[in-house]
Amino acid sequence: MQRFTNPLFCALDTGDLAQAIHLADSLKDVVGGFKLGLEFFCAHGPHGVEEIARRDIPLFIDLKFHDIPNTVAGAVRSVMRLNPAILTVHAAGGADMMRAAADTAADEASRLGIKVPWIVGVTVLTSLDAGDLDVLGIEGSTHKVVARLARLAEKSGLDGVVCAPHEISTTRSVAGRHLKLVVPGIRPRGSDSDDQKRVMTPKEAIENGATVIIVGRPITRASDPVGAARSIVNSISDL
Ligand SMILES: O=C(O)c1cc(=O)[nH]c(=O)n1[C@@H]1O[C@H](COP(=O)(O)O)[C@@H](O)[C@H]1O
Repeated sequence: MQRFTNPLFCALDTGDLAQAIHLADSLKDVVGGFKLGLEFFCAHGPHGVEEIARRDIPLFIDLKFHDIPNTVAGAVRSVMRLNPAILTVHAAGGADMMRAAADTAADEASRLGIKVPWIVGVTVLTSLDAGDLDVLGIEGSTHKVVARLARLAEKSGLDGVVCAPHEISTTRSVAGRHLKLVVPGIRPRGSDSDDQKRVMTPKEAIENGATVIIVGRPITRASDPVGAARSIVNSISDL
C-alpha cells in the first residue's frame, strides 16, 4: 500500500512538456507528488509520464476512467506499467466497474512486482454545486450524493474517494477511517477560485481530515511556484 509523508500533490495541468519538466524539477523537493491529468496525458501520453517519473516521486495519474467494467479493467491494466501511486475512476461508473478497476490494479501490481496504487473514485466534481446537480437531475445535496457514492466506492473495494473539502466530514462519518480522501478544490486565502465552486484553504482541508490535497494553478501559475508550494507546506506542517 502506498504511503505519503507529504500530503501536497501538485497538478501539472499543462500540455507543454518542457514547462511540466521545469515545474517538476523545481518542485520535486517541496511537494509529496505530482498529479498528471487529462491535459498532460492527451498531449504526451505514457512517454510524458515516464519523463516526469524519472524524478522518482509518487505520481497520481488522473485519467478518471468511466466506462464498462471490461474497458476500465483494460485501461487500468495498460496504465499500471507506468507504476502510478494513485489512479482515478468515476464512482458513477458503478460498483462492477469500480470492483474491476480495483481487482485489476491488484493483479497487475503483483504481476509487475510493484506497489498497489490507491484506486480512488471521483464523487461530485469540485466544479459543480447544488444548482448544477439539479440541472443534471441528480436529487439531494452535494453532501448526500458524495456520501452515497463514497459508501458505494468503499463497498466496491476502492481505497478512497475524491471529494471537495466541504464533504470531508460527511464522508468520514459514513465511511471507514481507512478510506483515503483525496481533496482538490484547494485555494490558499486570497487566491482566485477559477472554475472551482467548492473550495477551502489547505489548512482547513487538512484539519477537516483530507489524506491528500491536490493543488494546481495556485502553484503552477504563481510568479514563484516554489515559494507558493512552500507556503502551503508551511501552513499545514504543524497540523
Ligand atoms: O480528480 C481530480 O483530481 C479532480 C476532481 C475534482 O472534483 N476536482 C478537481 O479539480 N480535480 C483535479 O484537481 C486539479 C485542481 O486544479 P486547480 O484547480 O488548478 O488547483 C485539476 O487537475 C482537476 O482535474
